[in-house]
Amino acid sequence: MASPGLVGQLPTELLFIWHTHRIPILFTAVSVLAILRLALYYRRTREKISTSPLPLSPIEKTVVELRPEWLPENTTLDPSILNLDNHAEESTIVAAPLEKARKGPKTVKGKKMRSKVSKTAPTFDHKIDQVQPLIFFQSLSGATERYATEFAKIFSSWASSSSSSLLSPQILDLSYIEFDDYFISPPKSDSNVKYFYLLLLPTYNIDTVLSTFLENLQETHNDFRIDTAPLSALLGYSVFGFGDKEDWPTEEEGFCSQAREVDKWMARLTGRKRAYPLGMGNVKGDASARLEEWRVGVQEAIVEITEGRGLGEGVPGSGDPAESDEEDIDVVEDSDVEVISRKLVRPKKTARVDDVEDLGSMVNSSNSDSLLPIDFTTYKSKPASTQAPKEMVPITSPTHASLTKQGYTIIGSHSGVKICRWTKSALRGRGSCYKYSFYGIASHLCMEATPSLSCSNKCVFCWRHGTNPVGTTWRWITDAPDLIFDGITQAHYKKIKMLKGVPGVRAERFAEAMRIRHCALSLVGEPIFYPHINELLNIMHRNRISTFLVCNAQHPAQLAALVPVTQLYVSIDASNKDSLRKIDRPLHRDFWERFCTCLDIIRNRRFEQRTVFRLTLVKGFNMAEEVKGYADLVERALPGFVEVKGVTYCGTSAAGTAGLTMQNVPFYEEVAEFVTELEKELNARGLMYGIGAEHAHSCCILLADSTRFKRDGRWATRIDFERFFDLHEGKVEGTRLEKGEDGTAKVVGWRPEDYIGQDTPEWALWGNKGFDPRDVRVYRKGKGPKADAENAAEAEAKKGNFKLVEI
Ligand SMILES: Cc1cc2nc3c(=O)[nH]c(=O)nc-3n(C[C@H](O)[C@H](O)[C@H](O)COP(=O)(O)O)c2cc1C
Ligand code: SF4
Repeated sequence: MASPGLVGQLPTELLFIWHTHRIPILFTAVSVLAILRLALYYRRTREKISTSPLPLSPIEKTVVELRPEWLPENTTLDPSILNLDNHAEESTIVAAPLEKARKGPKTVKGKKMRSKVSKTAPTFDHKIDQVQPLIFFQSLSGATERYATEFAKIFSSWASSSSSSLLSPQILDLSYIEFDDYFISPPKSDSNVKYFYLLLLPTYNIDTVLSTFLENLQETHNDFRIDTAPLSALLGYSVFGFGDKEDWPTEEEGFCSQAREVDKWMARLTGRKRAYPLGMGNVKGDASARLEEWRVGVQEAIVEITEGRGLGEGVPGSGDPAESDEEDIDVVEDSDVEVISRKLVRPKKTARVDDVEDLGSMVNSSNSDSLLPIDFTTYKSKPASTQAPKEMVPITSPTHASLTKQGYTIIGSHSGVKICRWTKSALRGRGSCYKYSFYGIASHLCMEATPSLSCSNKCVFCWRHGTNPVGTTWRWITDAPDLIFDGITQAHYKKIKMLKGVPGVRAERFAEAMRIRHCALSLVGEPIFYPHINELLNIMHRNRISTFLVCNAQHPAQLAALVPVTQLYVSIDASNKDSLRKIDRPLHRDFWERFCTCLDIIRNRRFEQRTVFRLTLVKGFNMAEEVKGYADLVERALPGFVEVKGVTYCGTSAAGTAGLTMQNVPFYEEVAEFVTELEKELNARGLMYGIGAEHAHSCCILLADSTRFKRDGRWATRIDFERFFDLHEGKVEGTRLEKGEDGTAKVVGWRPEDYIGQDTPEWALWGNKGFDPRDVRVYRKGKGPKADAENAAEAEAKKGNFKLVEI
C-alpha cells in the first residue's frame, strides 16, 4: 500500500515530469494523430478508386430472346417443373428484419404523432358546444363589402340548414369594431359558444384601417403582458384576400399582400389554427369563383368541427410570420406516421398462383398457406420448399417503422404512398417538378406511389436508406389491386388535407389537389414486381389518372406483358455491364441479359406508348467516358425521350458504404455538358435527338426524338392527358395500323403521337431554365441570385473594389 506521504507527492511529481518533458510529449501526441488521419484518408481514397467504373465496354448488340424462365406465363405450380432457385435472396430475405422485429419492435412512431396531434386537439365538445362564425371584413371603395354581404347570405342559409350546433354567422366591419374586443381574446359569452373567425380583406398599399389592424395584431402578439397566442381559444380561422392583378400581377409585386400578412399574424395569435388555406381572388378576374371555392372548403372545415373532429389531423398551420422554405413542411413530415387501416387493404384470402397475370385465382382461393414463390431468375433441379407466404413489410417490422418515419404510408403489406416535396411546393405556388416543364404534370395533382416496396436491385443512390426488402421472387402475401388503389388514394388525400394549415398553401390549388390526375409509379421498389400491376393500371386509367411507370429493366417478362401506360420509363443507371453491376448492385445473376432484353422490349413497344430512358448521373460512377455507351443503348431501344438527371444525394449510410458522397453529385453545368455531348454523339449516328426542355431547379434535362416530338419546328413534349383517356376508352380512334391477313391495314390501337399535347412552353425550352414564371421561386438561405449578388459584392469589397450602394 502506498504511504500517504507518497500519494501526497504524486501531483508534484507529475507536474515536474510535465515541465521537463512537455515538448517531446506534445510532439509524440501530434505525430500519432497525424499518422492516424493519414491512414484514414488513404483508406477512403482507396475505397473510392475501387468504386469508379472500368473503362467503357461496348454493349453486346445481339438480340436477346425472352427466356422461358423469365416468363411467368410458362410457370406452373408443379414444383418439380418450376425448379426454383432462391439463391439470390439468401443474403437479402425479408425474414431477417421480421426476426428482429419479433425480438423487440420499435413502435414509438405512432405515439409521437399522437402527442403532436393532441396538442392541437379540438376543444369542442360536439354534444354540448356550439360554433359561432364571425365574418370580419374591411372595405374602402365597397367591393369587399359587397362580396362579404353576399358571402354572409349564402353562408347563413347553409348554416341554418346544417347542424344545430352551428349558429347563424355575424358579419362585422373592422372599421367599426374595437379590435381589443375580438383580437386580444375571443368575445366573452356563454361558455358553450366557441368562435370561428372568417376574414375577408382587400389590400391597399397606402395607410388605411387595415394598416392599423395589422399593427394591432402584431402588437398584441409582441406584448409581453399578453400570452403570445391569446386567440388560441378560437376553433379556427381562415382569411380571403381581394386584390387587383392588373396592377399587382404577382405576390412579389404586392398582390393581396395585406391579406397574406393578416393570415400569418392570425396563425401566431391563434396558436396555428388555420382551418383552411388562405384564399385569394382578383377583383378584375376570378374573385367570385375563388371565393366560392373557399366558401365550400371553409364549410367542410366547420362540418368537421361540429362533428367533433376538430381541425383534422396534421398541421394546423405554422404561426411563424417569417416563413422559411421548409420549416413548416418538415413538421408535417415528422408527424406523418399514420398507417391506413390494415383492415381496409388486407386481402380476404390469398390464393395459389398459377400465373401471375391471373388475378382471380390469386385473390379468391381459400388456401392462403400454399402460395408458392416463383423465381424468375434461374432453374435448378432442387424442388421448392412450400413455405407459407409472408407479409413483405409487416406492421411490426423495423422496415415499417423506418418507412413511416420517412413519411410513407404503408398500404396493406407491400404498397406505399408518399407526398413528394414538389407536391407541397406546387400547393404553395413555389413551382412544380420537371414533369410540369416537360410534360404538363402539375405536381399538386400528382400522387407518388408503388405497389411493391421490394426491389431486385440495391442501387447505390437509392433513397430507401437501405431498409427496404429486396428479392428476386414475389413470395409475399399479395393484396388485391382495387384495395391498393383505394388505400393509396385515400392516404394521398389524407396527406393533402394535412397540409391545409401550412402557410402559403393556396386555396385554389388545395381544392384542385383533391382530385388526383396523375400517378408516378416510381417511388421506391419495383412496381412491375407486383403480380397484378396491369389490373392496378387499368383501375387508374378508368379513373382517368395518368400513369408514369418507372421500371428497373430487370423483369423482361412483366415488361413485355404490361398494358400500355401514359409514359413508360426504364432506369438506365449505367452504360455497360460492369458499371451497371457496381451502381445498381442487382440481385439477378443474369442482370445484363435481362437489362438488354428490356431495351429490346422498349424498342418493340415504342409505337404503342411514350417510352423514356431515365439516366441518373453519379459523378465518379457512371458519367465519365460513358457517353458512347449510353448512345449505344439509345440506338438499341430508340426511346421517345431521354431524361438526364443529376443524382440527388440522400446521405444514407447505405450510400456512404457504397462510397457515395456529395462529391458524386454533379453540378448542373456538368449535366448540361454531358447531355450536349450525348446529343452530338446521337446526331453523328443519324439519330435526330435534340434537347427539348430543361428544369435546372431539379437538375434535369430532356432529350427528345425530334422526328416524333417536334411539330412545325417547335418542340411538343407535353401530353394531352384527356385524349390519352379518350383513346383508352375508345372514344376516339388511334392511328396505329397493322396489316391484317388479307393484306389490308387495320387500326389496332393508338400511338404516342395520338396524344401529344401543346407545344413545350417557351420558359421550359433549352436555355430558359424551365421554371414556370407564374410560380414564385424560393431559394434556400445562402442560395439564389440575391445571395450570388451579395457574395460577388463581398468578393469585390475584399479586393478593394468598393462601389456605392443605395441604402
Ligand atoms: C390605392 C390603392 C392601392 C391598392 N393596393 C393594392 C395592392 O397593393 N395589392 C393588391 O393586390 N391590390 C391593391 N389594390 C386593389 C384593391 O385591393 C382592390 O381594388 C379591392 O377590391 C378594393 O376593395 P374595396 O373596394 O373593398 O376597398 C389597391 C387599390 C387602391 C385603390
Ligand atoms: S412527378 Fe414525381 S416529382 Fe413530380 S410531383 Fe409527381 S411524384 Fe413528385
